[in-house]
Amino acid sequence: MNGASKGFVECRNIGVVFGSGDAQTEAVKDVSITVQPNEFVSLIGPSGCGKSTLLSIVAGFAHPTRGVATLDGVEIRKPGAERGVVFQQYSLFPWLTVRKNVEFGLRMAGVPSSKRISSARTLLGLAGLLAFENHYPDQLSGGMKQRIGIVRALATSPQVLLMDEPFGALDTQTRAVMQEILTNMWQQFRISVLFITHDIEESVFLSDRIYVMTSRPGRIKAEIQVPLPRPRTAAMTDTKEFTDLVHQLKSLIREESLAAMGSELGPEGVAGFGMEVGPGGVNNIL
Ligand SMILES: Nc1ncnc2c1ncn2[C@@H]1O[C@H](COP(=O)(O)OP(=O)(O)OP(=O)(O)O)[C@@H](O)[C@H]1O
Repeated sequence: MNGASKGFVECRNIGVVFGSGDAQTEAVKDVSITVQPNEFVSLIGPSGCGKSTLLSIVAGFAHPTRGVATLDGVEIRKPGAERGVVFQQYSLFPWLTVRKNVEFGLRMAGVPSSKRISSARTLLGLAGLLAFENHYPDQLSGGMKQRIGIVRALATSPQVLLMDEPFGALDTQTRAVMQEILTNMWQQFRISVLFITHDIEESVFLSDRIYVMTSRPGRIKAEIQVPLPRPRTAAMTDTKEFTDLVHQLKSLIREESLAAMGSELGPEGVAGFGMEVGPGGVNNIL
């Protein structure tokens, strides 16, 4: 487990351009975001606005064209054990048992076998999966696989957990349970989380703070603090505070999704949607 002051992520003036010439795509433009130690921050925005690109930069899988990403003041240049990553695809090794999957990062780090086994078993116990330690991934449900993905990312005691739509493939009920499990584990491990989701309720339920991105090239459109107390409970999702916040975020995203469609749709394409096509693209007229 980490000291309280570790895990400060900062992206400063990040710009990302893919390709060159006619095939050039400006994916992200001048984005500055932070995740404080132990903070849970979500990134939301219309499809293609550069959320995964930003997360990949913080993970060290990609490099920005402009700007810099740092962890605790040190520039991020490559992946590292202090940053755990969880994707929507479970990305478990099918030929390894559940416990061996969780042990994998520790093995790479040269941790001796007995220590690896005890760490993996402790984590699997916390996630309610100890009884499945000798099963193989394809013997488990989607929710269980994703719990293992989270446990595996936590095994190397990262300071930051980077999650790209981790519950996107799960059904609604499993997703709700996973959100509670994640919140519990996050509180227990006291790490920073950068979380991508398309589900606005999920972002409000989980986050301390939410960045809303514009349509491509992605910029920061709004930064919203979530004032709901911790621990969060399912009952909170019925409160006015929660639903007002969800409503506010939905209209911000809707504006951006419409802007993103502006160059693709004509007046016929938007007929009946409460929209019109003007010189600057699609406008919401509701
Ligand atoms: N390797 C790449 N080469 C060229 N273009 C890319 C590459 N990766 C991403 N892009 C483009 O950059 C833009 C941002 O992509 P990105 O996947 O980061 O968006 P996103 O917000 O995560 O999208 P979604 O919500 O649909 O997952 C998109 O237009 C995408 O097509």
